[in-house]
Amino acid sequence: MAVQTQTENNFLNYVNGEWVGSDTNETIINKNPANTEDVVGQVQKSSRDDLNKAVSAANTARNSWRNLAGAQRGQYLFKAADILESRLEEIAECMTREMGKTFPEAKGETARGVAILRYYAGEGMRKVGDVIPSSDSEALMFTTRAPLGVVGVITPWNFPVAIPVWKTAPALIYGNTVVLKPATEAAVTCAKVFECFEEAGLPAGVVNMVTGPGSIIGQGLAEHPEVNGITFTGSNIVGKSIGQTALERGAKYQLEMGGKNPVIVADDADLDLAVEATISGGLRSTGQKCTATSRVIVHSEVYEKFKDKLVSKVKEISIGDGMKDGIWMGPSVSESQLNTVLSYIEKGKEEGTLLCGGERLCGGEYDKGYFVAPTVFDDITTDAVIAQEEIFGPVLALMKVEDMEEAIDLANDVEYGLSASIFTTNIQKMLSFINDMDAGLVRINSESAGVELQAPFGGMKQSSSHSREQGEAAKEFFTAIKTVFVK
Ligand SMILES: NC(=O)C1=CN([C@@H]2O[C@H](COP(=O)(O)OP(=O)(O)OC[C@H]3O[C@@H](n4cnc5c(N)ncnc54)[C@H](OP(=O)(O)O)[C@@H]3O)[C@@H](O)[C@H]2O)C=CC1
Ligand SMILES: O=C(O)CCC(=O)C(=O)O
Repeated sequence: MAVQTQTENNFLNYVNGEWVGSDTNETIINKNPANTEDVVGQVQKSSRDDLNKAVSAANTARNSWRNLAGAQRGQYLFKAADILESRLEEIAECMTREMGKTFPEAKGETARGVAILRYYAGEGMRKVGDVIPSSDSEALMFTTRAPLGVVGVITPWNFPVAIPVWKTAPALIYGNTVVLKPATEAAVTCAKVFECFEEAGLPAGVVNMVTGPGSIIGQGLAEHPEVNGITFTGSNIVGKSIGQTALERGAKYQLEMGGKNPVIVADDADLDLAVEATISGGLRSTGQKCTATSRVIVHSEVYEKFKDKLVSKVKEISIGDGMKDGIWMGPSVSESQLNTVLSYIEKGKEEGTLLCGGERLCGGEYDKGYFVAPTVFDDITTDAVIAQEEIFGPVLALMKVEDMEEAIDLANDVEYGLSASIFTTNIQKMLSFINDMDAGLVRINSESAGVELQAPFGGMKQSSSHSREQGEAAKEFFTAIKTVFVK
C-alpha cells in the first residue's frame, strides 16, 4: 500500500494525532459546485477499520483528557481559535470553493467558528454543578458532571466550519474525546479545521477525523460499542436511523434535522423589512439552511403589495461563483441537490403559480456549475408538497391568510418545528406568535435563519431529538449529572 502524505490538496484522516491515509487507499475528489473544472481537493474514502482505529485512539485518550482541569482544556481551544482566526480567509475560500456559499458568508461562518471556540474555551472555568440542601444536616449534597467518554460527531455540508466546531468544542471542554465524520461534500474544509486542532497541540487521540461514506463511517460511529454519544445534523431519514441505532445499544444521541420554516407577514408589518428578511432568510446560502424560510404566509390586505416588492427584489439577485465580487447567491452544493431542488420546482409548477425563477441557469459560466434561479410561487395551499417537504434550495411559497389565527394554524401545519418568524408592529400579535408557534426558535421582525452561539438551538416536533445544542444547553448533552452525597 502506498503511503500518502497530507498535501495542499490531498487530505488524510486525522487519527491519534497523525494524518494517515485510509487502509482502502481510495480517495474521493471534491469539485467546486460553481465550476466543476476546479478540483478543491481529495479526501480519504475510509473503511470501518480506519474508523475503529480512530475510536480506539479516542478511547485511550479519554481518561487523561477528562482528568485535566477545565481551564487547561480551555487553553487548547483558545489556541485553536487563534489559529483558525489566522487562517480565516484561506479556510473561508476553501469553503466557498467546496460547497458554494458566497465568500462573505463563508468568512462570517469561519469567524463564528472562532467565536464558538472562544466561548467554549471560557466554559472550562464556569460552574458545573449546584449545592442542594440535604435533609441530613451533617451531609453535603451537590451535583457535578461527568463526560460521556467518546463522542461521535456526524456533520452536514451546509455549515462546514460552524457545525463541526459547535459540536466538537463543547464535547471537548466538558471532557469528552471526539471522532468526527464530516459530510463528504465539505470534508476538505473540515480537514483544515482539524489542522487548526493539530497545530493547537491537542493531545493525541483527543480529536480524530475520519472521512468517507455516511453509510460506512457514519453508520459505523452510530453502531460502535465504544462510542458513548452521537451528535448529528442532517436529514431526517438519516437522523432517525442513527437515533434508533444509538438507542438500541444504549448510547446517548442528539439529532438536529430538517425545517420547513414560515415567516408570517401581518397587515401592520413594515413590508420593506419583511421583504428583505424573507429574501435573506430564504435565499442566502442558496436556501441550504435548516433554518431557511420557505413558507411565506401573508395577510390578504398587504398580500399584493408584499408580493410585488418581493418578486421585484428577487429578480435583482446576482447569481454566480461566490468568490466573485457582487455575487449574492452561489450554486447548489451538488448535482444531486440541484436535481432535488429542480424536481420540487416542477412540483410547484403543478401546485401553484410560478412568479419568478423556476429553472436551472444555463449558458456561459453557468454551464460549469449547479446554478438554479431563485424561485417564488404564488397560490400555494398548505397541503402542497412544496409547502410540506424540506426543499433545501432557493424556493419560496407564498400563502394568503385572512387573520392571525389562520396564519399561526398554517405556520404550525407541518411536521417540522425548527424556526419561525413574524413581521408585525402589534404587541398582541407578537405575544400570540411567541405562545402559539411550535418552533424551537421564534423570531420577531427578524429573519428565520440566524443562530447565536451563546443561545440554545434546536427544534420541536420532527426537527430534532428534542434536545438543544449551543450555549450552555450543550452541557446537557455532552455530560451526565452525578449527584454526590458526602457525610
Ligand atoms: N438540517 C440540516 O442542517 C441539514 C439538512 N439536510 C437535508 O438533507 C437532505 C439531504 O442532504 P444530505 O447531505 O444527503 O444529508 P444526510 O443526512 O445524508 O447527511 C448528513 C451527514 O450524515 C452522513 N450520513 C449519510 N448517510 C448516513 C448513514 N446511513 N449513517 C450515518 N451517517 C450518514 C453524511 O455523510 P456523507 O456526506 O458522506 O453522505 C453526512 O455526514 C438535504 O436536501 C436537506 O433537506 C442536509 C444537510 C443539513
Ligand atoms: O441558521 C444557522 O445559522 C444555523 C442553521 C443550521 O444549523 C443548519 O442549517 O444546519
